[in-house]
Amino acid sequence: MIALTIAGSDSGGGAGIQADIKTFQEHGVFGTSALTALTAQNTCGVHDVMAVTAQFLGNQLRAVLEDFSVKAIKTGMLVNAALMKEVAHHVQTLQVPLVVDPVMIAKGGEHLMEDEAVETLRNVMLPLATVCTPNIPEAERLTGKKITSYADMKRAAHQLLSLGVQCVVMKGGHLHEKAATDYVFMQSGEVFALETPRIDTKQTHGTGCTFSAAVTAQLAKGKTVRQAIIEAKKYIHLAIAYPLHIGHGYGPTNHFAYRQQLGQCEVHYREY
Ligand SMILES: Nc1ncnc2c1ncn2[C@@H]1O[C@H](COP(=O)(O)OP(=O)(O)OP(=O)(O)O)[C@@H](O)[C@H]1O
Ligand SMILES: Cc1ncc(COP(=O)(O)O)c(N)n1
Repeated sequence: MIALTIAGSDSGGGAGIQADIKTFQEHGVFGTSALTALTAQNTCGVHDVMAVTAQFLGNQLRAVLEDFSVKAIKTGMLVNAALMKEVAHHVQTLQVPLVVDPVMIAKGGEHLMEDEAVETLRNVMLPLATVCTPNIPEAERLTGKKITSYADMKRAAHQLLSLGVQCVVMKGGHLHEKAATDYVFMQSGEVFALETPRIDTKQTHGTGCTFSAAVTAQLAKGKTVRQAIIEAKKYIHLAIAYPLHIGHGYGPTNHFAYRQQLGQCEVHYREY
């Protein structure tokens, strides 16, 4: 099984390409990558960003796609509209699931996507997505509306589904509720929630990248979208629950915890 991540490099290893490839590996999936940008980054923040050219991104995508039988693709930090259009050009004719994690701003507040690229993300990337995994601020930016309740979340999800996304996972990491609940809205009209206890921790650098990479790995293994999201929720919960305690800021999650069976994870499943 082979998966491809199209994202930025995190020199600190907790997010971006590094988180994605570690996550693929932990699921027994071979990881390939096309880099959109290099970041000089650690658990304390993003110090510098250098984007690649669209041409160079295209060359990486061609190199990977003409040689490997890629079974699922994910996108993370896409930086700007030109890189998004290049990605769309290469993936739009492929018959493989595409997970779009609409990365915009790092935990430390640094911008990982140009503001004006949001329209291209919405109108060019989202129509190609099998699964889109916005956190609340990203969903607000994509829809232009504030989200403070389940009703707001549902309205936003339907707005994204109307663009052609097959499945929207609204991640509740940023809602200050007692539980960490993600709400999943499918094109078919099915809605379900996945809930795990919220862990009180600062070790959350790269949670979004890690979760969406786990969904991608499961899809590469042939799982359904629903199964992939449920398994990914277990993976991210264990990665947050058994932190490595490295770095001086927002530490990375523990990508080994799931395979090493460091603990159990009950995901509470609720149909709507
Ligand atoms: N403290 C926590 N305890 C348990 N689960 C959490 C916690 N924080 C986030 N999660 C889960 O981790 C996954 C990623 O969610 P989150 O909202 O943090 O993504 P994100 O904001 O996109 O991450 P990032 O900031 O890395 O881009 C979701 O399944 C979410 O419910
Ligand atoms: C290269 C790259 N991609 C994505 C993130 C988002 O992760 P976080 O919000 O946890 O900082 C990041 N920091 N760096």
